[in-house]
Amino acid sequence: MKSVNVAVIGAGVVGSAFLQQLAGAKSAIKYNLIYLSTSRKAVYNKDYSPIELAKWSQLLQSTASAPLSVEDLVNYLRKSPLPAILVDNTSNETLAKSYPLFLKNGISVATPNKKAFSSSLSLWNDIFSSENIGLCYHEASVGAGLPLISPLKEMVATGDEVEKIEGILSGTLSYIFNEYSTISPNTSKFSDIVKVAKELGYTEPDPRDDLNGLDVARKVTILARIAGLQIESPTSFPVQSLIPKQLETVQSADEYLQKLPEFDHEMEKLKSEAASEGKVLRFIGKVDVINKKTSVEIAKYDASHPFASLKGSDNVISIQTKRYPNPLIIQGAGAGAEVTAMGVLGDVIKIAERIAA
Ligand SMILES: NC(=O)C1=CN([C@@H]2O[C@H](COP(=O)(O)OP(=O)(O)OC[C@H]3O[C@@H](n4cnc5c(N)ncnc54)[C@H](OP(=O)(O)O)[C@@H]3O)[C@@H](O)[C@H]2O)C=CC1
Ligand SMILES: N[C@@H](CC=O)C(=O)O
Ligand code: NA
Repeated sequence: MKSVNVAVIGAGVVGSAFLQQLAGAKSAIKYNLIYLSTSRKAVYNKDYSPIELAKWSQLLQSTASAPLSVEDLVNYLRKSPLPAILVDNTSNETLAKSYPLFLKNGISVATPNKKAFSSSLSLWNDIFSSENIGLCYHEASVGAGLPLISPLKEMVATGDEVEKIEGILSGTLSYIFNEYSTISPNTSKFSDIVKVAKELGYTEPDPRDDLNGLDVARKVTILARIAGLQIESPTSFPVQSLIPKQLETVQSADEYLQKLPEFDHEMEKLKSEAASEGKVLRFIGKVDVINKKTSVEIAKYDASHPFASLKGSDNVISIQTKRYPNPLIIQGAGAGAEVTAMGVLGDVIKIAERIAA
């Protein structure tokens, strides 16, 4: 049976669902977990013998080993007797910046971590350099498990020209506005809904990264780059933040969540203004390839608009191309443990089908 060795970093919301799905993967390839770490602990065997997947949580709890440094992990995986795949289930920027090192050393990468693909353009170019030996797949970095990155890359590779992409790209902000700004009036408080979105596992580890628009800006950057725009960074175009001015400088996510109720009236004002026009609020990302413009903003939509009747953490993305003048619409849950882990495992399987030995 063909096999690959898999190293997993991160066992939080997405990481733990990923490990559970990996244990039950229906694939003709065998997946050996040879390294698992969180920020402070690691489980691995120097002789590359596999870690028992069903016991990953107990093993991680009882281990006394610290994680390997990036350089040591590259060396460990480079010498792996089977082709190796690194699965980064963190949102760590330093690790993301080291992908080119893994890829140059023949180690493939599968990840939902947006940081690598939405930071500097030079990092993007290094990750997708034709000189790299490893493969890099990141379907879950936009729209969680929704098939978005893969079909978009295929459209471009086969000669289609993307003209416009727009939609609701944040599971967190979709959930928050679907609950808060509804067609029939409701008395929900913005701050309460933000807390629920975090509890449901939709937010980034720090929910301010969603509420300040940066998470959507990162997704817009990724989509725009695939569509052919040279976006320098996610802060190089207009991004509307939903963080009240007075909370921009608070130290921790906990302090932000604790003080947010004091500012509920600010969002209430926007919501009532929209309601008085028969509209609802939604948070939108736009890529206008023809005019080379990208933006992230809160917008008002008529009750009859499809965005107004969205449910749960659904994302909806419309892609207009030369071949699809009537836009292709992709819709479904865009955040949450299971659907994100599915996107990551799907990538691991695609990589394994190309490299397993
Ligand atoms: N949640 C979702 O719906 C979606 C998430 N994503 C992406 O998935 C990724 C993971 O998100 P999520 O699971 O929610 O985050 P969590 O905060 O739940 O989990 C993060 C995990 O990464 C570990 N970690 C953090 N930094 C390091 C490090 N430097 N070295 C080793 N381990 C580290 C943490 O360990 P410790 O506990 O020790 O800190 C924890 O196990 C993020 O990039 C996010 O953007 C993408 C799409 C949807
Ligand atoms: N925090 C993100 C998670 C997925 O990318 C979101 O809410 O969409
Ligand atoms: Na996706």
